Order: sequence, then C-alpha cells, then structure tokens
Amino acid sequence: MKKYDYIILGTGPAAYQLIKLLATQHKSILAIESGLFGGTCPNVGCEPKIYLDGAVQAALLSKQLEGHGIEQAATMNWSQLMKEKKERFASWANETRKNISKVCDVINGSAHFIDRQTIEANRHYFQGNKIIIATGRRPHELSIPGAKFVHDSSDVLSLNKLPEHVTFIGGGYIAMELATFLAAAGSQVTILVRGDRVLRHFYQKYSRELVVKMKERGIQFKFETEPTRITQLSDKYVVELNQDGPMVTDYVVNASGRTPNIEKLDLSAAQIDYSTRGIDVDRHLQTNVNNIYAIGDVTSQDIPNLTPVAEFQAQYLFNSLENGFTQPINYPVIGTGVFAFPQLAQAGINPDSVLEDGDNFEIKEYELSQSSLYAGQKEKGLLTVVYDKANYIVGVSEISTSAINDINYFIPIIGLRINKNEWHRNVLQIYPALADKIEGILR
Ligand SMILES: Cc1cc2nc3c(=O)[nH]c(=O)nc-3n(C[C@H](O)[C@H](O)[C@H](O)COP(=O)(O)OP(=O)(O)OC[C@H]3O[C@@H](n4cnc5c(N)ncnc54)[C@H](O)[C@@H]3O)c2cc1C
Ligand SMILES: NC(=O)c1ccc[n+]([C@@H]2O[C@H](COP(=O)([O-])OP(=O)(O)OC[C@H]3O[C@@H](n4cnc5c(N)ncnc54)[C@H](O)[C@@H]3O)[C@@H](O)[C@H]2O)c1
Repeated sequence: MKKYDYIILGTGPAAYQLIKLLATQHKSILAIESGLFGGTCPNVGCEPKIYLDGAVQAALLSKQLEGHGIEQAATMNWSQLMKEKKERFASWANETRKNISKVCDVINGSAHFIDRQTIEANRHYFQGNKIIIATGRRPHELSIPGAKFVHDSSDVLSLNKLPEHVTFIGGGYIAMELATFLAAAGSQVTILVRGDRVLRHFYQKYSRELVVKMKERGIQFKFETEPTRITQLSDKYVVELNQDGPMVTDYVVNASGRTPNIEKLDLSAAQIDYSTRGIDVDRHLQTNVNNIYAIGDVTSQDIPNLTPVAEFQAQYLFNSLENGFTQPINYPVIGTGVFAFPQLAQAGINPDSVLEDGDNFEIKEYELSQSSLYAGQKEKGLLTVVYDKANYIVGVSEISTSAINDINYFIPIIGLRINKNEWHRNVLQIYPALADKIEGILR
C-alpha cells in the first residue's frame, strides 16, 4: 500500500491552497477529487458568477442612465454571454488538475475512510500520516414531492437558453445574485422566501432596501412561503405552496442552502465526529481524531463559507503542521458581499447586533452620493458605520452599486485599527471617489 505524508480529500480552494504550501516543503502528497478539479469556486461558484456579473452590472447601470445621457439601455444576450463563459471556463478543471499533478499524486475518484490512517479511492488503498478533509458542500436536497424537477446554482451558471419565468426557492446569497442575473437578462423572476426577510446575516435595513430595489425592476418576492410539491405540466412546472394558490413556472432553482459533503466519506470507519452541519473541528482545525483535520466549507464551524475563509484555514493549518505554530486559529476581519444590484456588503460588527448597546457602540449612517456624482446616478448609496467607545471603526455595512469595493477599503481600517490621525499622515486618495470621503468618516 502506498504511503504519503499527507492525503488531501478534495481540491477546492481550501485543499488547493494547502497543496501549494505543502509542495514548498517537498512533502509527499496524494490529492483525491471526485468532481471537478479546483472545486466549487472556480468551476461553478465565484468565478463563473463574477464573469456573468460583468455583463449584468453593465446592463443594469446603463438602464439607470437611460434618459440621463444614455439614449437606450443595453440589452443582454444571455445565450451569447453563456457561450463565451463556457469557452472561457471549459478547460479550467483540467488545467487545475495539471497544475496539481506537478507537485503531488492525484486521483479522480471518490475517497472514503477504511480506518484512521487508510483511505480507499478507485479500489486502491492509501495510507497517510496526516489526512485532511476538504470536501466542501453541495446544494441542500429538498424533501418535497417533485424535488427531482429542481435545478441548482451550477445549472443556472451553465444555462444556455433563458427561461421565460423562473422560481427561486430561498432568500440567501445564491437566490439574490442569480435572480438579479436572470431578471437583468429578461426572465420574469419570483423568489420564495421561507421567513420574513432575505439575507439574514446582513444589516436588515439594507437587505430590506435591496428587496425594494429588486421589486422596482419587476422581481417578485413571496415571504413566509415554501414549496410543498412540484409537478410537471407539459413543458412547464406547477409549484404548490404552503400558502396562496399554485404557481406555474418554466424553471425552478433550489437555492435553499448548502449541505456538507460527508456521507460518502464513511467517517464512522475512522470514528470521526460530525453532524448535519459538517465535520466538527477544534480551534486547531483538528477533528476528534489525531492527525485527521478538516478545512473549508465542510467543517461545522459557525463562520461564513467563503473562499478567502477556506484559504485562510489552509494557511493556518500549514503553519501549525509545518511551522510549529501552536496558537488556536484567530480569524481576521471577514468581509462579505452580495453581487446583486445594488450590491450589499459588510465587514466587522453588524449594526443589528449592537442597536441596543448605545453605551458601548455608536452607529452612524452616511449618504454616499451627496458629492462626486456620476451622470444620472440618482440612486442613494448608504453606508452605516459602527464605532466603538474609543471611536475606532469596528463595523461597516453598505448598500450601493459599488458596495463590495467600498467595503474592501474599510477592512484594513477595522483590522489594523487605523484612526483619522494615522490615515491623514500616511494616505492620500484619488479624488473623486468614495475613498476620498474616508477621512471624514474616520475619527
Ligand atoms: C454559486 C456560488 C457562488 C459563490 N460565490 C462566492 C463568492 O462570490 N465569494 C466567495 O468568497 N465565496 C463564494 N462561494 C463559496 C465558495 O465557492 C466556497 O466557500 C469555496 O469553494 C469553499 O472551498 P472548499 O475547498 O472548502 O470546498 P469546494 O470548493 O466545494 O471543494 C470541495 C471539493 O471536494 C470534492 N469532494 C467532495 N466529496 C469528495 C470525496 N468523497 N472524495 C474526493 N473529493 C470530494 C468536491 O468535488 C469539490 O471539488 C460561492 C459558492 C457558490 C455555490
Ligand atoms: N457572494 C458570495 O460570497 C456568495 C455567493 C453565493 C454563495 N455563497 C456561499 O454559499 C452559501 C450557500 O448559499 P445559499 O444562498 O444557497 O444559502 P444561504 O444559507 O445563504 O440561504 C439559503 C436560504 O434558503 C432558505 N430556505 C431553506 N429552505 C427553504 C425552503 N424549503 N423553502 C424556502 N426557503 C428555504 C433559507 O431560509 C435561506 O434564506 C452561502 O452561505 C455563502 O457562504 C457566497
């Protein structure tokens, strides 16, 4: 049986980052991937999404400028955009496989545990001194009759022909982003939201404002609504709901969350603790079993499932396994954004969580569009800043067409605890832009 220093299950951002780092130490590594090399983010997640977002943002911005110096808003050609996206991304997984193969052995197959040191894949057995589980998540499966008719985010990111009417199930990141895309391209869209609000981890005031803006563009929301059954009716689908009458639609997207890829791993063969939320790890990312670790989306940790978080965990694990770091993992300020129109983004403390704590925090809202307006930019951008008692910025939330880039400015300010004096001494921004207003926001 072949033995390795490391066996890594999965090749997504978490695993890929770790492989690159371990390769610098000339470790013997086996990487096993059951799906597309590179994992979710570059194949069916962030990267194809941001590619499509380029056209979506341009089209929606041009619509905003219609009658303000732009004669006619741009019209999206979804099929052409998709053709180009497919050409661009078709070779991505193979290229990733080739890159990984330069520094380690690779297997394309599903991995599972035989015991605490042994993994089986493609009917071969391998032993690892250390085993790292980085198998990510997949769309949560609906347990309603007709669930087989639903599509997921990967299908939407490869959809050749735009459906006339699309129904999204869920009010999270994926529903809000992909609904924005399909509606911008010309589909009629309805979003079914189980609770009374979308994007529950974002500042409520702004997530509600985003719903208002999306409604203005004709996107329909049904709150407190879940599907109970889906049936096919010639080339359409009937979605029955827990309230209101049934809906007829052309395409149903399940965006009801993502579930950890653990069932196929046979974790019980190695007595590894897990739950439906994922694999349990301690603050050193170790499972309950010595020499078996888990990183990225597959863990049960209450932390955003994002690519930079997965890569940060890989870097931390490398430092603790190879560089003798002994401190538990300590996450920096994590920024997160929704690529809708307008965008929502935030970092640090969410204002909702300190609304009642006026003794320790001050919350202030800034209107961003008072000066430096582009032609026709009549939409208000809003930024809410949370200050601590010492007047440092500890949280920011924004809704605007540039919220994601804007919030990225603030992440180092929060993370490095930069105040107005320090900023003034060391920084002079390009004018006019949001950055030139930061000095006025700092204290
Ligand atoms: C539509 C969409 C958009 C997103 N947009 C963003 C964004 O804008 N920004 C952001 O930061 N994050 C975004 N994310 C989240 C981001 O993609 C994930 O957080 C990131 O990919 C997690 O990396 P990972 O390595 O933990 O898992 P993954 O990337 O999911 O990789 C896990 C890999 O393990 C493989 N695997 C599973 N089971 C086995 C097995 N038994 N044996 C071998 N291999 C196995 C899988 O095939 C997969 O390739 C998005 C996700 C989706 C779905
Ligand atoms: N821009 C980004 O960074 C980005 C984009 C996409 C995805 N992601 C990552 O992927 C993860 C998964 O995204 P997601 O949008 O699938 O999940 P999510 O957890 O953000 O949202 C799922 C939503 O579905 C609802 N829901 C669940 N079951 C339902 C049902 N039966 N009927 C109606 N609604 C139901 C939930 O209440 C929730 O609002 C995110 O949490 C995020 O970590 C990030």
